[in-house]
Amino acid sequence: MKIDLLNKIRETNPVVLNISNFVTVQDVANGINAIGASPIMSEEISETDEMVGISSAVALNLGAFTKPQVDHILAMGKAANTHHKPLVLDPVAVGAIDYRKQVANELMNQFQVDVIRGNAGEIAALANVAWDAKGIDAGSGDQDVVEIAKAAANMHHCVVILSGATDVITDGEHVARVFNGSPLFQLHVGSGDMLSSIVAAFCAVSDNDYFEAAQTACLVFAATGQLVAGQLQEERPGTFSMQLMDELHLVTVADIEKIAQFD
Ligand SMILES: Nc1ncnc2c1ncn2[C@@H]1O[C@H](COP(=O)(O)OP(=O)(O)O)[C@@H](O)[C@H]1O
Ligand SMILES: Cc1ncsc1CCOP(=O)(O)O
Ligand SMILES: [Mg+2]
Repeated sequence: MKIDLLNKIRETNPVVLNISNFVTVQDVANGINAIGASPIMSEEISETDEMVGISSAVALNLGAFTKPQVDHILAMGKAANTHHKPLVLDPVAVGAIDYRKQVANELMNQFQVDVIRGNAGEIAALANVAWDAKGIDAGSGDQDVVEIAKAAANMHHCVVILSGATDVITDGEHVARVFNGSPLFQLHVGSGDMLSSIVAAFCAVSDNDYFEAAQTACLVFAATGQLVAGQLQEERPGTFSMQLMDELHLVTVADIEKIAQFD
């Protein structure tokens, strides 16, 4: 695990381009900014090529898209491939809404993503594994999450992050797990979206090792939330989200190393 990729983000301040959703866009922009990268969002298809050209990584979030936005997302994904920029996909709620799963699969047939980051319900859907997903949340299921993540990675030929109490990261063959985190993440809508775009920031400085970038991003994000939760006397979702933003800015490689739990 190369935790010092965090320092590389802060030294190089890479531009991370996002198709975000209207629910969590501000959290995503500030999360990227706090960790030391530079966010930019886009809603106009005409600027796609130029936008991708100036960016070091692209994150596509399927949180709340309209038909015209699907065209934009498609153009972004294709441009990321053409410009050889790392591409991250967050397939929000594809486990709960068939239409979304159909769109996600159609998109992935037309461009190659480098990393998919979703919860168990979302990754199970993309691996065609039966799972009881619940809206934007993971829901429940009894299949092995490592096997689900590996199946999704092999089907889509990319790194997959299946996040949750334990984050599973796999390229279809190698598997890493991150055990850090806090249940408070689940009380803040946008935790997953922030993670996906922070994964893109790590990809931007990873010299194309997206498995390592994904692993490190999961550790840094989950451990930072754990540090914040440890300072709270009771469950305070609002305080958690505010202090998470502060801590993403302040946290050091040494802080993370002290509490890191992964294999
Ligand atoms: N029960 C939990 N315990 C510890 N960490 C968690 C828990 N649930 C989610 N996380 C963390 O929350 C972050 C967002 O992941 P997740 O909740 O799976 O995404 P989403 O919001 O898309 O469902 C990740 O860093 C993950 O490790
Ligand atoms: C509530 C909601 N509805 C559509 S997108 C969205 C936000 C999802 O955010 P996250 O998956 O990070 O919790
Ligand atoms: Mg999500």
